[in-house]
Amino acid sequence: MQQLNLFTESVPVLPITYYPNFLSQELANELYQHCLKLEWQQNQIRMLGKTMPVPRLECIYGDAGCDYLYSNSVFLKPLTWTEALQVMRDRITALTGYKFRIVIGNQYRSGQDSIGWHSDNEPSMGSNPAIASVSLGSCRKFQIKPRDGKPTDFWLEHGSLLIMHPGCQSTHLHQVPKTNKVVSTRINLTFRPHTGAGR
Ligand SMILES: O=C(O)CCC(=O)C(=O)O
Ligand SMILES: [Fe+2]
Repeated sequence: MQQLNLFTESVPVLPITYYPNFLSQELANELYQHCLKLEWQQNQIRMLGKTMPVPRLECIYGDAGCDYLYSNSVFLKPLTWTEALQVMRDRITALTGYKFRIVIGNQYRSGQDSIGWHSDNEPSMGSNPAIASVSLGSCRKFQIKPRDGKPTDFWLEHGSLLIMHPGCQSTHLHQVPKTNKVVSTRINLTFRPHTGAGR
């Protein structure tokens, strides 16, 4: 008898979960205002023998000793958790079961601020980290693709949560590309694990 196989050509599942309404609009607005007052700085990155400013502002909060080095050139030393960031961390852990020791903030001041294709595989996070990403403010396009595949686009909304599950960083790359559309500030918080063993 002829069989219709529904599975062979099905779309591969991405190793992420998206919660568009993780925070109420009221809570998202409050957290956005809190985050605007965090200690933002524009770091310098060394790439292909050149030093250039990172195309966004960054901040880091977390447990003492959980220093973070990425791209072999940007060194981030965590400030003590604020209460609001700690509450958020605990809420995400209650929802997902994943534990976090640091949060890195990105502030995209305009459409010209961005983060290029990368995976977050710094050894200080241990192997196969789960990363939780909260978006606040303007909506920006987030793209994710298998290392040798085509990108899928998501629009990360104010108050949303995106979880990148363990394994995602080894199989997939992601980015927030520049855009010529007029967009105002977006803040993104990525909650991450840390082995606590220096960088
Ligand atoms: O802004 C975002 O949504 C992604 C940020 C990100 O990929 C990172 O900080 O590693
Ligand atoms: Fe990332």
